[in-house]
Order: sequence, then C-alpha cells, then structure tokens
Amino acid sequence: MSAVPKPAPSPAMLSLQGVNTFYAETQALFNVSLEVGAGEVVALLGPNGAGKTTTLRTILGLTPARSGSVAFDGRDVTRAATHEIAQSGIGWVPDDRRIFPTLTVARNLAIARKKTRFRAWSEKECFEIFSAMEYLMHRECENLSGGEMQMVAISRALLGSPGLVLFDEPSQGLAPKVVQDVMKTIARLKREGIAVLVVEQNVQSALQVADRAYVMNAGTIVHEGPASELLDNTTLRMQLLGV
Ligand SMILES: Nc1ncnc2c1ncn2[C@@H]1O[C@H](COP(=O)(O)OP(=O)(O)OP(=O)(O)O)[C@@H](O)[C@H]1O
Repeated sequence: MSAVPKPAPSPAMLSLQGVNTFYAETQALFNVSLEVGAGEVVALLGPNGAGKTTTLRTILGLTPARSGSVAFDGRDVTRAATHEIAQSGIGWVPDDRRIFPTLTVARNLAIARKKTRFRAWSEKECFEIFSAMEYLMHRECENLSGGEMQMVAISRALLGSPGLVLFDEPSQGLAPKVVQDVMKTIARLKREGIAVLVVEQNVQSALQVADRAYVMNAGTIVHEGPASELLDNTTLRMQLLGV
C-alpha cells in the first residue's frame, strides 16, 4: 500500500540555524536556532543580557553571525548588507525608535517608503491605525511624546512594505493604554499576514499577542513552545522568566 504523501511544510518566513554571534572576541549568541512562519507572531523573551537584541541585530546584519545561517523569505541573508536585508522586506522597530529627531513626521515617513515583493502600505492606512498621527505630520519628531514616536516608528516599518517586522521592546517607557495600542497593532499585522518577531520585557502583553515564544538565557535558547503554554503554566513561567 502506498503511503499518502504528506504536504510539504510551508517554508518559514525567517529561519536561524545554529547561529553564533560575537562582539569582538566575546561570544553573545550560542547555537541559536529559531523560526517565524509567514503571518506568525513570535515572542522572544528572557532576562537582561540574554541576547535578544543581539538576535535582532544578527537578523538585520548589524552584527552578522560568525557561523550558522539566517534565511529570510527563502533566501540566505547571513552575510547580506543591512540595507539589502531591509530592501528584501524586514521592517524594524528599534527600542530607541530611531527616527530622525529634527525632521518632521511627514519627512520621517516619506524617507521610509520602500518597494518589496510584499504588500505596500499607504500613509492613509497608517492613519487608520494611528488616528492621532495625521494631525502630527508637520511636527518635528523631537517634540513628540514616547507614544507618538512609537506610532511613527511602527508606521515607518509598515511603509517599508515588510513581510516580517522585528519589534525591540515596543512597550518600553509607554503608558498602559499606548502599550495596548501597540499590541493591537501587532495583532492587526498578523491579520494582514505579516510575520512578527517581538522582543519584550512585558511578558504578559507579549504572550497575549504571540502564537509561539522562545526564551533565551545567557545567549542560548532555553525554551520554545506555544505562547499559551507560558501564559497558563505559572510554574514554568516563573522558572523561566521569574514572573
Ligand atoms: N555592543 C556590544 N559590545 C559588546 N558586548 C555587547 C554589546 N551589546 C551587547 N553586548 C553583550 O551581549 C550580551 C547580550 O546582550 P543583548 O543586548 O543582546 O541582550 P538582551 O537580551 O537584549 O538584553 P536587554 O534586555 O538588556 O537589552 C550581553 O552580555 C551584553 O553585555
């Protein structure tokens, strides 16, 4: 009897395999492997200094892997330049929001626009998500509140037509209402089919929006599983994350 062939698993949007990353001679990532599927939200959790930001920097080619591989959208980008990686459809919302402080919101948005193979977002759609932003267009970014800057940073990532958005501690320093808005935006991106990898200290918020979670410690992945498992299993969550 011939076996029914299983459908091939759909390739991950992002795949890290056995990544080792160094700052000069100091190793920060040890054999890190992780995947984010198309349209999947994945949380990357762990204590300070665990290697979460370094993982994002490795994906973006800012601190490239010394060994192992990073593939995005079926292409090896391990040694690609950061601008090529962005051009291929990885958006980034950095923890310092990295918008140009002396430029207006409008200018910050205009220079973020990119064409990729993924869906293009318009400014109008960004205003639908962040209604306040339309009225801030002519303000210089240095005069914005933390929450307003975060809206601009997320809109910049969307205008770059991403297939994957990397968020580095998006709720840091924001009021609870704004944190909720950011998490709602992540859920909206998922509904739009955009993959998300989110680094967060705010474990509860991240787990509520994520499909799966990885926990890092001392540069290694120490746990991988459904987000619901960490939400529901207090003992496991305390043991891995102390919260
Ligand atoms: N520019 C750098 N030069 C040298 N070592 C660094 C640099 N950036 C980070 N490290 C080290 O790499 C390790 C991982 O740091 P990383 O910032 O990736 O952790 P993290 O999990 O993002 O923590 P945090 O939540 O504090 O940002 C730490 O030991 C840190 O001291």
